[in-house]
Amino acid sequence: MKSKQYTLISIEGNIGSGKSTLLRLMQQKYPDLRFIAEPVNEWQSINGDPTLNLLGSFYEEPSRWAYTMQVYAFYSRLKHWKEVLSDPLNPEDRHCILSERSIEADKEIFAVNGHKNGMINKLEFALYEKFYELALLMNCQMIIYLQVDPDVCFSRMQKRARDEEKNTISKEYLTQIHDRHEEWLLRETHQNTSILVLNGDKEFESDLVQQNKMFNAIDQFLQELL
Ligand SMILES: Nc1ncnc2c1ncn2[C@@H]1O[C@H](COP(=O)(O)OP(=O)(O)OP(=O)(O)O)[C@@H](O)[C@H]1O
Repeated sequence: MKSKQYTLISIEGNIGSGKSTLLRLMQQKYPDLRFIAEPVNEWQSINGDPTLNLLGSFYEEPSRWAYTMQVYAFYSRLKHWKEVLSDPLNPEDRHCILSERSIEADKEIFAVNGHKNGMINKLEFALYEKFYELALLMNCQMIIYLQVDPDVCFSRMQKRARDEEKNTISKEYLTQIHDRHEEWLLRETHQNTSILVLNGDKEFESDLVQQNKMFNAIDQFLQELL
């Protein structure tokens, strides 16, 4: 499904690390890139019905819903990506698509974590891997990893207070998700994928000095590779 005319870039990082903020700032700075937001709204209300809240169900009863959550995350992300990839780019636009998280992250972070801590059993994980094999062609060529201390993520997450996460996500869970990111993105072998690690511990939404530092690194990363 990946067409040679596109470079796929994803922004990765823990829950509450600031990915959506970075994506929004990048949208302003690079209007010639195409963007894919994360389909969180769809997970919060299946078919637009807020009583069918899969994200909420997952956090309330993880062992019951972890596998279902992964299957639906896979479906909804693939659907969005397919739509964007099949829509022709303007010739004057950069042939580059930037996404908040990726199918690979769903697997390497959430499916692997759920399996490691027993929320996804061996049979479910084997089934999930079958789906995942179908999407291998959609791996990103470039990844921007927003690396943030889990304690900082925890306080940012509490500030934004998304209903489903308020009393369900512990520091321990954020530390697990952090560890999965480190294992995945800092390991030595990454064939055909370039990774930029950006430290996002300091607030960067309103701090222009911090923002400029980050954008210098991003500019260089994009220029070297696109
Ligand atoms: N594959 C998945 N399986 C389970 N939960 C997921 C998956 N992908 C995302 N989530 C959950 O969806 C919610 C939104 O995810 P995510 O961390 O990507 O965005 P965010 O919290 O808005 O990030 P940021 O604060 O960095 O912008 C979080 O509660 C996250 O744990």
